[in-house]
Amino acid sequence: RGLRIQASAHYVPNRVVKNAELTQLMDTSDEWIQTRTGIRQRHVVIDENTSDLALHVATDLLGQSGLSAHRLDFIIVATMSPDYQTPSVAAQVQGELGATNAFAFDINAACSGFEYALKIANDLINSGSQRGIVIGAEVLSKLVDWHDRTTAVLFGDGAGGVLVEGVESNSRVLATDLATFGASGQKLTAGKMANGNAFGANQQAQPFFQMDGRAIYSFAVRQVPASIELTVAKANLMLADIDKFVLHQANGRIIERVAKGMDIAAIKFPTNVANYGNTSAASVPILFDELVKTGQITRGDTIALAGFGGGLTVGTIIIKY
Ligand SMILES: O=C(O)C1CCN(c2ccc(-c3cc(CO)ccc3Cl)cn2)CC1
Repeated sequence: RGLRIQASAHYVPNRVVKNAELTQLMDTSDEWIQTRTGIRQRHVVIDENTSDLALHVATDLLGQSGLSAHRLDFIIVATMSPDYQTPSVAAQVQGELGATNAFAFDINAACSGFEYALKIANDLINSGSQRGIVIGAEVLSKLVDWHDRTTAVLFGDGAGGVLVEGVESNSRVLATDLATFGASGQKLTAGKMANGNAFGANQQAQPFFQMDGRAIYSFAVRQVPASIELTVAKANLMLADIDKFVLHQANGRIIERVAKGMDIAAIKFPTNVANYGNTSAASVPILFDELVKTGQITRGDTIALAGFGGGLTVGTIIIKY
């Protein structure tokens, strides 16, 4: 008995912003963005927020499975961009679905959030929960300074997720590796609230992304292969046993660097960063769902999901789909 992914879904807001449109807001170019990041466009919200994106995914998952919301035991949303501090996005989704038997909570591991959440779901199922929904959902466009060309060109909005269930089958989580490097956390920050109160306090709000791009780049190129290789070893597998590597879609060149560094063909590292930009915790489930829906991932495949970014964090999960 193990965790089986019963359905997958994704949702992005309708408003597409192509690179050329950004050149009207800041000093950048389509050519620079494409060559340095692989991004051609991103989706941004107009009147939706993170819980709306997550609810679309949850509703789609229930629709695909034919299950009533009452059958859900838990709802976990990985996000660094919730509508509120409280209620959580997961609680908002639980309320809108009427999933009255589900406990619901958000987790924040930034771009590794979906892997952290899926590992937690696996532990819940291995300790008695039967069924739940795991979603990565982000509206990063509210955390971006749209005049800062070093960050504004990188990020987008979106959500993706899976319905998981404990069943007797070959589908299961084979191994995981979650790692955090908090001492380097200041390399990538966003959404700092002021600490003011009636008695003083002096920290200013810092709402927008600030990133030491070079530091994150070298962190990823080093720690992502290390995490994948550790998880493959934990699963008693070889790298060649992995059919697809579904990596956080932060930057096309970083994914190329990781694949090359591991001496693995680029075909095993599919990308869709061109279409969505970096959607943090949503990027892996969005890509995973696209690969399933287009038949590039099929039942019986061995898949490695790997997230990396804010925290700093890394998270790898190997699943037999
Ligand atoms: O080429 C250049 O000058 C620049 C060099 C720096 N770049 C970067 C650097 C880091 C990231 C990134 C971000 C996150 C946050 O979710 C997570 C993971 C990563 Cl690897 C994305 N792009 C852009 C092009």
